[in-house]
Amino acid sequence: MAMPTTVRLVEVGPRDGLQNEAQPIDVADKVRLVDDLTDAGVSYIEVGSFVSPKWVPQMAGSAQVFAGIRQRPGVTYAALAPNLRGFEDAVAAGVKEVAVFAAASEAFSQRNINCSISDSLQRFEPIMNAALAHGVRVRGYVSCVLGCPYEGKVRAEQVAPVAKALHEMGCYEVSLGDTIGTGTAGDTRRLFEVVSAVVPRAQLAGHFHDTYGQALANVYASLLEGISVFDSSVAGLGGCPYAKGATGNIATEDVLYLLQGLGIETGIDLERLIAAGQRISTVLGRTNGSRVARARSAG
Ligand SMILES: CC(C)(COP(=O)([O-])OP(=O)([O-])OC[C@H]1O[C@@H](n2cnc3c(N)ncnc32)[C@H](O)[C@@H]1OP(=O)([O-])[O-])[C@@H](O)C(=O)NCCC(=O)NCCSC(=O)C[C@@](C)(O)CC(=O)[O-]
Repeated sequence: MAMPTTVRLVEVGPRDGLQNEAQPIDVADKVRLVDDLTDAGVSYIEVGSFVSPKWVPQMAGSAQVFAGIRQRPGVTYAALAPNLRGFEDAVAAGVKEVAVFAAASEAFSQRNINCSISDSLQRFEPIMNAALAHGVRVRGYVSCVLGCPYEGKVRAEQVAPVAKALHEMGCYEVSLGDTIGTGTAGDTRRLFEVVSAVVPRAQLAGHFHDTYGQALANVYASLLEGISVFDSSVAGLGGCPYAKGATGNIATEDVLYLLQGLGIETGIDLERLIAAGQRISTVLGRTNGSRVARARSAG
C-alpha cells in the first residue's frame, strides 16, 4: 500500500477540544481560536456543535461563534448535528457542512446520544434528506472503534457495519474515532483493513485520542494503510464528556511535524499553528498538550 502524498487535517480543537472544558469559555475566545486556525492555513475547522446544551453545555454558543468568525473562501467550517433539530439550527447559523455521529458500541451510543446504534442511524436519515435539499455536505463519525469506556475492547467487525451504513446513507467521509485512545498501531491497521472492505479508503479518516500515548503511532499505521485524512486538535485540546479519563485528540502540531518529516504537504504553517495553540492554552490555563509546541517554546 503506497503512503499518501497529500494529507488533509480536520481541525477539531474548537469542538472536540473545547466541549470537554469544565470552565466556561467566552464566545470571543472561541472565535479568536477559529480565526487563528484560519490564519495558520488550516483548511477544515470543526467550529462547534448543535447539540442539547443540557448534554454538552460548552457548545451552547455555537451559533454565536459561527456569526463571529471570519470565513476564508476555500476553508470548511463545520458543526456536529445529532438530530434534525440540530441540523436546522446549524443551517440557520449558516453552516454548510455538518457531521453526524454514531458509535460502534451500544453502551457508548446510549450514554452519548441516548439511543441505540440502530435508532441513531434512523435519526440521521432525515438529516441526510434535508442536507441534500440544502446543499449541505455531511461527514460521519463512528466512536469507540478500538475500545469503549463501558464495554472494553471493540472489534473491527463491529465498526464495519456502522461505517458502511453512514457511507451508504450519503456521508462523503467516515471518520473512525478511537475515543478513549487505547488502540495500538496493530489494531489500527487491522481496523482499516476490515473497514476498507465496505467503505473505500479514500473516504475514511482517522481520529485518534492520545490517552495511552499511541496516537502518533496510529496515524503512521493509518498512513501505511493508505489513509489520508486525520482529525486532530490544536494543542491537543479535548477529551469526550461521555468517555471519562479520555485525553485530548492528537495534537495538530505533532501530526504536522510527523507529516513534514515524511515530505507530506498540508498547507498549514507550523509556527502560526503553535502560536494559536499557545494562545488558547493560556486562555484555558492549561499546559499545551503538543510535544512539538512545548519543545519549540522551551528552545
Ligand atoms: C442527541 C440528544 C439531543 C438526545 O437527547 P434526548 O434527551 O434523548 O433528546 P430529546 O429529543 O428527548 O430532547 C431533550 C431536550 O434536548 C433538547 N434538544 C434536543 N435536540 C437538541 C439539539 N439538537 N439542540 C439543542 N437542544 C436539543 C430538546 O428540546 C429537549 O429540551 P427540553 O424540552 O428538555 O428543554 C442528546 O443526547 C445530545 O445532545 N447529545 C450530544 C452528545 C455530544 O455532543 N457528545 C459529544 C460529541 S461526540 C464525540 O465527541 C465523539 C467524536 C465525534 O469526537 C469522535 C470520537 O472521538 O469518538
